[in-house]
Amino acid sequence: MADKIKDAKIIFVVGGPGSGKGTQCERIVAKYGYTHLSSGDLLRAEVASGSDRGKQLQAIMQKGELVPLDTVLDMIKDAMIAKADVSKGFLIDGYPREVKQGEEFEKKIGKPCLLLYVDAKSETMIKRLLKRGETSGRSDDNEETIKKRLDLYYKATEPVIAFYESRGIVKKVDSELPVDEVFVQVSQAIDSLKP
Ligand SMILES: Nc1nc2c(ncn2[C@@H]2O[C@H](COP(=O)(O)OP(=O)(O)OP(=O)(O)O)[C@@H](O)[C@H]2O)c(=O)[nH]1
Ligand SMILES: O=c1ccn([C@@H]2O[C@H](COP(=O)(O)OP(=O)(O)O)[C@@H](O)[C@H]2O)c(=O)[nH]1
Ligand SMILES: [Mg+2]
Repeated sequence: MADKIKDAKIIFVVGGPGSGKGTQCERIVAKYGYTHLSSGDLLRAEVASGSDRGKQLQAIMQKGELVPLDTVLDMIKDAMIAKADVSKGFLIDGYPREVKQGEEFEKKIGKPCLLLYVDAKSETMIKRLLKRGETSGRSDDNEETIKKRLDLYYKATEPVIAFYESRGIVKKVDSELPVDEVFVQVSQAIDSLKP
């Protein structure tokens, strides 16, 4: 499996809750045909299945905490294997959440060629999530859990960006702008990748 995935591009998409990761990933899929894997969506699919594991995950996510590292990594890995034959690139959205997750990913799967850092102010993220919460049905899109997700983002996930900065693969996009303008920056970052 490592062989099959070796030639595909791996892009980490990192940013705070509600920064617009999923929105930009949708655009990337439409333009570049990459495979979009959102760690949060994979977890929510497990919850929706109603399995025992799903029930445990639901409790953790409802509190805005992180599920155990191996659980998420196994899900991502399985999803990547399933697409390995057809995919030219993988967007790993909402992962790594902490430096250790990135290190484990590289050990088990491969190295990212780009970390797309989707940056927005915390007030902006809160506003977007509360708005999304009106219709999303996501049990974590409420004021209390949003605050916890933000705290954890600044504490655990921002260090991930610094870690990959030192490797020179971080491209930051300004997600305060309208979606189309953010996507111009995203496209530049992807176009600058070596084939
Ligand atoms: N104005 C504006 N709104 C945006 C932009 N990007 C996303 N949104 C809105 O903000 C909300 C959150 O966007 P998502 O793409 O779901 O954010 P995310 O980073 O995937 O969030 P999580 O799944 O919570 O990690 C959505 O309701 C989007 O419509 C943007 O560039 N500008
Ligand atoms: O690698 C991951 C990704 C997600 N989550 C959990 O899933 C929730 C939703 O994640 P998502 O990326 O969808 O949304 P975000 O919290 O970034 O707004 C998080 O709060 C965590 O509880 C996790 O534990 N590990
Ligand atoms: Mg998302």
